[in-house]
Amino acid sequence: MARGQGTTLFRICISKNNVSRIRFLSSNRYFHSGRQFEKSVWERDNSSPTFDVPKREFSTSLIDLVGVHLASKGTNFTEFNHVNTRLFSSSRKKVNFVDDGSASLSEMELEENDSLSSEESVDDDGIGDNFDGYNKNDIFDSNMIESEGNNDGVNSSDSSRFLRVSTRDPVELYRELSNAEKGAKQKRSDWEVLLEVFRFFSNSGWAVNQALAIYIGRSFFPTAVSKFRSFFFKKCPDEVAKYLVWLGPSDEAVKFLFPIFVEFCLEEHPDEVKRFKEMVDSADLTKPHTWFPFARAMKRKIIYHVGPTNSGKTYNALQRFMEAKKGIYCSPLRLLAMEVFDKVNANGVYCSLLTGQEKKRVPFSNHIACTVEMVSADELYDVAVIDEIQMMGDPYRGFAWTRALLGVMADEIHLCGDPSVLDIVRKICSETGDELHEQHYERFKPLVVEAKSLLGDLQNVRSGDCVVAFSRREIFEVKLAIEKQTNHRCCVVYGALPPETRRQQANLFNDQDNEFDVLVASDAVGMGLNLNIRRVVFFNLSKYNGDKIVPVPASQVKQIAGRAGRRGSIYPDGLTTTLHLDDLDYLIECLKHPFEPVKKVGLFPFFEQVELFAGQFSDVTLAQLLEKFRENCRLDGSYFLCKHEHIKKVANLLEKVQGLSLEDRFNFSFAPVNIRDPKAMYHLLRFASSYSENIAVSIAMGMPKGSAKSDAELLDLETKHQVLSMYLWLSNQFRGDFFPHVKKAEEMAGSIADLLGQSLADASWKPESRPAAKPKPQEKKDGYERPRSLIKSYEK
Ligand SMILES: Nc1ncnc2c1ncn2[C@@H]1O[C@H](COP(=O)(O)OP(=O)(O)OP(=O)(O)O)[C@@H](O)[C@H]1O
Repeated sequence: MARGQGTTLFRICISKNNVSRIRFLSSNRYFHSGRQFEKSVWERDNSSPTFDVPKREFSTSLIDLVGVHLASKGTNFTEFNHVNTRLFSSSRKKVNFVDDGSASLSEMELEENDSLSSEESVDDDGIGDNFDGYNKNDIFDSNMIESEGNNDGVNSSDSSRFLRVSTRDPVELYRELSNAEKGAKQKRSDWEVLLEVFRFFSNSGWAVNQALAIYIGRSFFPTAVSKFRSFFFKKCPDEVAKYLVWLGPSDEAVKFLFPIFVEFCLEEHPDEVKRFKEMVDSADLTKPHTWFPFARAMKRKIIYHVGPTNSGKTYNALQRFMEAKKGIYCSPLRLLAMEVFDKVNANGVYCSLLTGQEKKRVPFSNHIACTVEMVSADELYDVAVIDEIQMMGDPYRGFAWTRALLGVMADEIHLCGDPSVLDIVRKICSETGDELHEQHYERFKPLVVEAKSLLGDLQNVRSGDCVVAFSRREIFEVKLAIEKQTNHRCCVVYGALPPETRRQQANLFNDQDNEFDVLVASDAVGMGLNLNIRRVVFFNLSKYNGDKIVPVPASQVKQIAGRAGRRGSIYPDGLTTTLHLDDLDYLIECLKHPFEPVKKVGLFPFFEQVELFAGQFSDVTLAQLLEKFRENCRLDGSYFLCKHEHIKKVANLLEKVQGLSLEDRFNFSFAPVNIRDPKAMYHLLRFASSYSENIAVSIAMGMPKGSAKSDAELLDLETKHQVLSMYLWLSNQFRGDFFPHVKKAEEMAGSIADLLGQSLADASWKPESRPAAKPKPQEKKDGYERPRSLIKSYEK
């Protein structure tokens, strides 16, 4: 298959066996038909400006060009489906484009048209009050006295003239303007009103959005308006000017001018329009379900197990998984993939394990437990399970769930999760043609809130409690305090710990025959671990979101609180409360809060899409490319582009490395690295440098001598494990011969995970922060960062 066949072409990259590696090539015609464009909404999520083109509300001569009959003049454009088929071949003016996507006229044209004298102002809208080589005196008649006319007073001859102007076909009107030798002179006051009208036009969000529909980009829009204004003032007949003056700076004026503006741009700036169209087309993420033609060729049955935590969703889905001849389980975490791998094998069903870091092939296995990013879209399965499906809405990783749902080839797909993405899954199924069944669940036993709280005193902690805090520092402070003030010993779970260590800590906590009977954990406890928790106590209910301290979202509070009480454990009844009475209202509020429907789910371009887009530019870094992609990508209304600041950060770091292909850079940028850990970043840089020089990548890191005796040593162990984990991840992404020390890395990682476990059991030091860690969020008192009441900020 080759490009340019006028149809979407796919090939699946067999060497890299996962959904994220599906290759696709698309012809513009397929992806960008006018019809599709009409229905789709160009959008961005909150982090990016809106790119919203609901429908066209104007007509242009394009309609004549493509032979679509226009029933009424100057009216609605919504029936017009073929705007993209216009040819953009004629080039009347030489336009140079700068890399940032804005257009600049060549110097000669600037002299001719755009130069502003020193007295001339440029307004906020970027449009000066003077026009291209045009003398004010030509457009207003200084001899006319102000009182001669009254803008507000409209006599009957005016109104019939205005009616005539307002109903004119904008195409004809544009032609007339274009052919006119000279426009009518205007008196000064009218001229000033006209300036205001154009300023209003330039600042109109509606016009900016509508302009996008004919591929006039935001960056070019002000220039285009400026040129249009000059053109208009040079050519404008008196009655049109008068009509505009009468309308004044208003939406009506904008709507009147817009179709004429469109004609002007298409005639005068076809190159700019074409260039922007090509750029937008190459950043097209609309209709993602069409990226997976093999899955689309199937009639899949989708069973959505909808319910809160501890309601048996995953259990039931896994039963079907184990009964199937061939199945895949897609997990949000390595930890959970490992749990399922162990559990399924223990039940006598051979199952392999596949995560970014490890491939454990069990002989004769037809089942696989993998992390969601690794799900294969080129294998046929009888049953697939996608766990925690609500993570489709995750701002960073959501795209992996979206791809899995759209792309996995299984006759039966079980989705497990809360109801927040139910509506969107329904919508997706109606697009894909899959058959959707919903199974609703309730918690086995209701979760009970303890109204008393711990009254701010950690001495009230009891056996079987899990105290949840949202930073590493707080976790260690709480552990230290509990162990000092009570006879309890604490296990610890937080995100930066390797899955093996988290499991080891969970086992220590679950085991009733030791002194470790309290768990202190971060939100990492919310998923993946089998824990015997009697009561979840929130140390606080705010957390740092990478930017500022925010209340923990209700859905997350529910997920974490829901870990208390587990069917089959020694604590089947679950309790939850807060350390401080102040936070209790917020907790109750969260638990009562219905699951909010997620409106949009995540997407991220495949490398091939980024590569296609890269063809529009020369000399941009990967980070700049991703930023441009973000600015220009087109998405359907149900999708957002996942956040990727961390990827850009890594990409920027790797700019120092010469000789990496764009694909290598792209893949390296996805490496699992803590971007706030300079040591880990240093090692990633080193790995990439060796790789780019065709040198086998060494681990170059010694084994620690023993378990950590201080927080700094613990941090060092965490970093070391992360570096090894990164090495293993890279060895699965790139050719194995570049990463010859996989075995050694695995052994070292295993030993460090054990050391971390030992260190945590003994940890009794004050926590330190990593360099460049987050600013201290709250006032300190009694050695703790005290939670503030969140109910108010929640209400806000
Ligand atoms: N029918 C059953 N028989 C025996 N045990 C069950 C059954 N259903 C669920 N369980 C057990 O109940 C616990 C909770 O079930 P499960 O993990 O499926 O819940 P869930 O709704 O998926 O919650 P979460 O999202 O927290 O995992 C598990 O320990 C599971 O083994």
